[in-house]
Amino acid sequence: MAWPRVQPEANIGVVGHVDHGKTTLVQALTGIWTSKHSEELKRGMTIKLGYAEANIGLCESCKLPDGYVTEPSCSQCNSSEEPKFLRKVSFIDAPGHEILMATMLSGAALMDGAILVVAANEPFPQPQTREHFVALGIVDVKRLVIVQNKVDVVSREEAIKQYKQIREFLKGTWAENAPIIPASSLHKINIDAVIGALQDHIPTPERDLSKDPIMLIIRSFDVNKPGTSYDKLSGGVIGGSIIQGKFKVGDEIKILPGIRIEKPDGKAEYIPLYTTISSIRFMDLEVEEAKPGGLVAIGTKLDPSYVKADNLIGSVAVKADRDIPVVTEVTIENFQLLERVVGTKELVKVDSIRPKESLMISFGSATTIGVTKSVKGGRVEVELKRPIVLWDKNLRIVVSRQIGGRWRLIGWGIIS
Ligand SMILES: Nc1nc2c(ncn2[C@@H]2O[C@H](COP(=O)(O)OP(=O)(O)OP(=O)(O)O)[C@@H](O)[C@H]2O)c(=O)[nH]1
Ligand SMILES: [Mg+2]
Ligand SMILES: [Mg+2]
Ligand SMILES: [Zn+2]
Repeated sequence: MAWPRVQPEANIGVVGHVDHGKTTLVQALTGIWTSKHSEELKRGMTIKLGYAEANIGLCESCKLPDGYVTEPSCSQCNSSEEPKFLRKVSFIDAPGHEILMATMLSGAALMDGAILVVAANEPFPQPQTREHFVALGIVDVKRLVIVQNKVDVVSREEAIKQYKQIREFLKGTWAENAPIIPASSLHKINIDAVIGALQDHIPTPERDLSKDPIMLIIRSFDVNKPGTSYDKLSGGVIGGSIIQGKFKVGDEIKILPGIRIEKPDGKAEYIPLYTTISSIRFMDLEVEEAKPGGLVAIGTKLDPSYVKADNLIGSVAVKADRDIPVVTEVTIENFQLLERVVGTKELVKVDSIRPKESLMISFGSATTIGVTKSVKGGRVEVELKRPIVLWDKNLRIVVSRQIGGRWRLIGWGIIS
């Protein structure tokens, strides 16, 4: 019986230091090379969030973990029995380059769990290995699998030595029991054990489908070919992840904070975009209704010029009749400052937050500059350059500071 064509039900992030093999691992798992943009191909690095999906199945004629497959056939034992379909998942491939921490954080908002890729042939931990690990803890992505990648280029002793260092690093942290799977993504070695670890450690979370639907937007694009005649234009498309509830074709939605307009007095204002869902797709699968899990592309009746070149990144889509606060000032309660800056080679001490300081605020899939208005103990009031959408109560906000010309993670808090 052919495997079912369904939407992905869980989003798994793939994070870790630059060039440790995240994109190669996603390719080994899904057959898709996620870095598609010309700039990425030219520089051999991931710049935008990459995305790919994989079906996961289990060949019951094989012993575990050999039996985990991503195709409805088993090359291990060539049994005629079709492997059992288990679930479909999506991978969000984050950039590892230190200047792209904001992109990694906007992706982290969509992750149900993550793979931390560690290259076996480099000293452990590298700066973004540490910074991504800390970021996952802050945004509460607490289901982790570690892949010790590139074991094909180190000796067994070196791999075991680094394995012990990784175990030591995890000790006493939220990821103390995370599995560490040695693999070679390039030569597709031990990928079945990686899949087995995903099955055991990153289960599909319970979803409350009765809640009001919320979609965090991380892409937006105009799908019309240049020169398309007016009457043939397709509406703008928004890409992202539904974090609760369900959307269906025909729903009236609004996108917040919406688009920025300059008022006559020169001040900027954001106006919500109201539209109707005209289509819903997960890569090549068209559906009438979408639940949480996977990166969904929602076709709308919006003027395509509103969605050009990802300019709706960080926006939130909700039902049109919902009353959701959109704020330009926030009070961060219980602000926690990191001891040390974790994204630089040396672990420099983090100075406390000062009034009138410009910081980078990451919230959901949104990133904006914020200037501190007041700092009293663990309570920080921040004025935001771009409004954020408070889709729920007690949401986490991540704060970064410019250090050495780069935005570095320095702390987080809860929006009261
Ligand atoms: N020998 C070996 N090389 C690998 C392996 N995995 C990845 N590589 C190589 O490492 C380099 C970086 O791989 P990528 O997958 O682009 O790494 P990345 O983590 O996605 O890099 P960024 O997106 O720029 O952070 C490429 O030359 C890969 O071919 C592996 O398992 N073994
Ligand atoms: Mg690279
Ligand atoms: Mg990459
Ligand atoms: Zn088999």
